[in-house]
Parts: sequence; C-alpha cells; structure tokens
Amino acid sequence: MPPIDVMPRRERLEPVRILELAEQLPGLIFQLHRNEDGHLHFPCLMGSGTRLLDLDPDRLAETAQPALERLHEADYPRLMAAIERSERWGTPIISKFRLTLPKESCRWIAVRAQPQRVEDGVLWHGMMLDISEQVAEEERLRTLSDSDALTGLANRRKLLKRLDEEISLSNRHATPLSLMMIDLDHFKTINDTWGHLQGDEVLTELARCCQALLREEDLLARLGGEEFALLLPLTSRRNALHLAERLRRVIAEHTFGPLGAGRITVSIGITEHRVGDSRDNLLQRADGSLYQAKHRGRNRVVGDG
Ligand SMILES: Nc1nc2c(ncn2[C@@H]2O[C@H](COP(=O)(O)OP(=O)(O)OP(=O)(O)O)[C@@H](O)[C@H]2O)c(=O)[nH]1
Repeated sequence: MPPIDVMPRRERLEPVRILELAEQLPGLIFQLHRNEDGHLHFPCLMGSGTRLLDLDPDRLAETAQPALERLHEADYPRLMAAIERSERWGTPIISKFRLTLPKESCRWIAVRAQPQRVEDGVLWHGMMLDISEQVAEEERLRTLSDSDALTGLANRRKLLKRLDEEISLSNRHATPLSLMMIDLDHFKTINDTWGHLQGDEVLTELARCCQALLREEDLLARLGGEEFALLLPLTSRRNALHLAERLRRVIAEHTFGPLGAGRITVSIGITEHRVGDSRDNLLQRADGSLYQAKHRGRNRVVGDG
C-alpha cells in the first residue's frame, strides 16, 4: 500500500501575491544595508507601515537619512549604538524608538533585525511594529502602581524610589535635600464625627492644598492613612522649616468643606540629609521629629538637631 501523504498541501503563491500579502502586514518588513563607509539605506521596505513613515521608498532605497531624521532625538544615540553593536558582534538588533511624524506627535516603534555579513558591508533583515498603544498602556500601569488611589499623589513605593535617587544625587553633588513628614492631627475624631467618606474628602483636599504650594521637583506622597511625606530636593533644613510653617498655617486656616475652617491641623517633622545617610536614617529622623511635634501639642513644626 502506498504511504499516506499526511503533509498539508500548501498553496503555491505567485510572487505578485506575496507582494500583495506583504503590503497588508500590520507593520513593516525591511532590509537595511550598511556599506563599509557607514552609509545606510533600505534596499527593501514592505508592509502597511511604510505609509506611516510617509516617505518615498525609492528615496529610502538610496539613503536612510530621511527616516533617521524622523527619529526622536532622545532615541537616536541608542538606536545607532544598537546598530553598531549588531554589526560588530553579529547579534540581532532588538530595540525600540520614537518616530516623529508629520501629522501626529510621535509613535513608538519596536524593531528586530538579524544581521548578515555581505561582500560590501552588513545587511539586516528585520521587521518593525507600531507599539504606541502598548507603550501607553505600560505607562498607565506604571502610573497606577506608583500612585495612591484616593488622592492621586505618589505612594510609598514611589517615594522610596525617588528618595534613593535624590540621596544619591545629594551625596554626589553635595546638594541639600530635606524630608518632611506630615500627619493630620486627631484624624480619628474627624472620622468619628463626620464619617469616613468626609474623612476621605479631607485627605484629598489636604493633598490639593499642599500641592498648590510646592515646586515641580518636590514630591508629595501619601504613605498611608493620614500620613504624608514631602521630599524637597535642593532644599536646606532652614528653607524646609519655612515651607513647613507656611503649609501648617495654610492648612489650619483652610476651609475643609462642611467642616469649615480651623478644624484641620497637621503636625510636621523635618530632617535634612547628611552625607552618608541611608534612606532609613533619613526616614527615622523625620519620623522622630514628627513624634516630637505630636508630643509637644500638635499643630506645629519640628526640625531635628
Ligand atoms: N477617612 C479615612 N480615614 C483613614 C484612612 N486611613 C486611615 N484612616 C483613619 O485615620 C485615623 C488615624 O488615627 P490615629 O492613628 O489614632 O491618629 P489621629 O487620630 O490622627 O491622632 P494623632 O495622629 O495622634 O493626632 C484612624 O481612625 C483611621 O481609621 C483613609 O484612607 N480614609
């Protein structure tokens, strides 16, 4: 008995049909050639993504320059380094970059390409995909994981991250850095008297109130419950004390919805970074100052030292 042919029969595609198919691809397939003197051009570009580029493929077959000019300036060095690395080590290019387009602001593109050494240089065979939606979603998730759901402020996680960065900058450049702990006074009574929902309103309003007095580079975070932290880069203890006093006064005079003015007060503890301080040292000292402010009667500011 003849063997049964279990292999599926593939339809043979005419070259013209392959071209039609390639043009429908949701992205772009390409060959990028770099000759010995570094000149780049695209001998082949196919896929619906070529329309996104809005550039003449015949021109790109001569030089990649018009496409390179569309690269976001912050991504240009990284992509060029990826090309160099790929050429030198024969490893694939795996990267992403932003393209500045004439009609839109910019799109994120992922690229993957395999190098092949050819007689007069290197030829990459690769594909590009528009990943702008995916990048936007990642950004949204990152923001979510770094922020406090009630107030929209940074959360503890974000504060600790920034604190590490700022401590390292402060150590390297010997620049001042201060940290404030802000805690609502007798918040339990507010909740018990006005209800938890109104308590939430107070927390949100307090966040707005503080934020309005801060600079772009300051970071206000909600650590949890009714405790907030304020990180102040390039700020000495003396200046932090001034700001804290201002915050304390503004909050004590602010009208918090139906509670009116004068009901909400905060206690504030401050410390300034000292060379060699760890993150925990700084947090502990700021906490110690806050404890002192509570202990001395609340609605006041205490700096350490
Ligand atoms: N509404 C609201 N209340 C919260 C939230 N998180 C914590 N709390 C409440 O905050 C109150 C904190 O109470 P305590 O730790 O005793 O502090 P306090 O009453 O502010 O007293 P002092 O800090 O000593 O002035 C508790 O009643 C918590 O239930 C929140 O997200 N929303």
